[in-house]
Amino acid sequence: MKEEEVNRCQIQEWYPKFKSVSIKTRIHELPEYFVQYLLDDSGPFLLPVSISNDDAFPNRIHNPEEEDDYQVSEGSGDESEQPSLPPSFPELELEIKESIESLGGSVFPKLNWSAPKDSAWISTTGSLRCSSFSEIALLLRSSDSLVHDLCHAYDSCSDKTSSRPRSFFLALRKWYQSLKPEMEFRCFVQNQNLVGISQREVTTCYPALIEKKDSLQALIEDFFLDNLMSRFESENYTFDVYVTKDDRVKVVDFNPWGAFTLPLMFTWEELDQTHSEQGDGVNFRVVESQLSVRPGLKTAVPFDYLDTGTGSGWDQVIRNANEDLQQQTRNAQAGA
Ligand SMILES: Nc1ncnc2c1ncn2[C@@H]1O[C@H](COP(=O)(O)OP(=O)(O)OP(=O)(O)O)[C@@H](O)[C@H]1O
Repeated sequence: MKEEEVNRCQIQEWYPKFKSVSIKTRIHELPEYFVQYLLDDSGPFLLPVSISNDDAFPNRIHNPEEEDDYQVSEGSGDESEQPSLPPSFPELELEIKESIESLGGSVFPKLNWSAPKDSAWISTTGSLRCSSFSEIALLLRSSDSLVHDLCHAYDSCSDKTSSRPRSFFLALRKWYQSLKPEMEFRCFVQNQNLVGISQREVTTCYPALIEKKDSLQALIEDFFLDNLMSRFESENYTFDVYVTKDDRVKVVDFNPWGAFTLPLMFTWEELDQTHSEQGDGVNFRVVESQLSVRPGLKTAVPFDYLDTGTGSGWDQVIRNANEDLQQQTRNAQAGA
């Protein structure tokens, strides 16, 4: 895989070209100091100071009586005891607030490639639905799966020159409350031909999906031919779609072929061996019975849950985390 193929799958790259067939989205370039805030795991986790009073997480530092909490007591003489001041990103927050309003008040956030799916549990809604800058900052800061975007996006590239893109972007997508999981599909394109379609949520059998399989396949194939084929520049890639109840197809995401992209109901070995020709027929897989569900294979689960083997990239991340943990334990024992 080449870096340019990975780059094409960044939402700020593909969205402008395909916005008429996608979900309404506003994209913000992130200042580097906000990226550093996301990456910084050295101190306590501090939410940014909010400019907004109606924020879902009103920041306590706005209360003057509590500001004393952040003062260094005079004469302590020990700089290392100084508590960190909460960070503040007023310009970015203002831009984001305007975007949230323009998108109807609730958004789904993601960085260049990934959404913070693994941190949904921490939000008050238990989902990625956000209506304020603080909620977005909390999800992004708490996510381990964004480490992929921030530090490992090019790990599978044969021409890797950097561990990260020059800029990071925050995409805010209009929130859809009632997306039906059975209407989401991952589609596999090899040599610019659609070769496979997989049910996206592979832990459940949906009888209605089995009934509609043929008509759904026709809709997705037509969508690919009319909108994506020869317009998305990679030879090999995947795209995710959502089919609405009035049979419109929306592209939700693009991902590179192979590497970190989950093949869902396929394996990358069998997809690699497809050697398709145009007109060869598309292999459409859905869960045909609840008994055939592959245990442990879930979407919306960080890939590190699934592939932590040697060479996956995550083996090193886990080794580092374990070493940090052991060091912290040794420090704590030494201090006790
Ligand atoms: N605008 C939205 N409103 C509500 N839910 C959404 C929205 N966009 C996406 N989702 C849900 O979140 C899931 C993940 O979205 P998305 O594919 O953009 O994230 P991702 O991190 O790129 O995932 P992956 O790495 O699996 O491609 C989707 O399958 C869909 O169920």
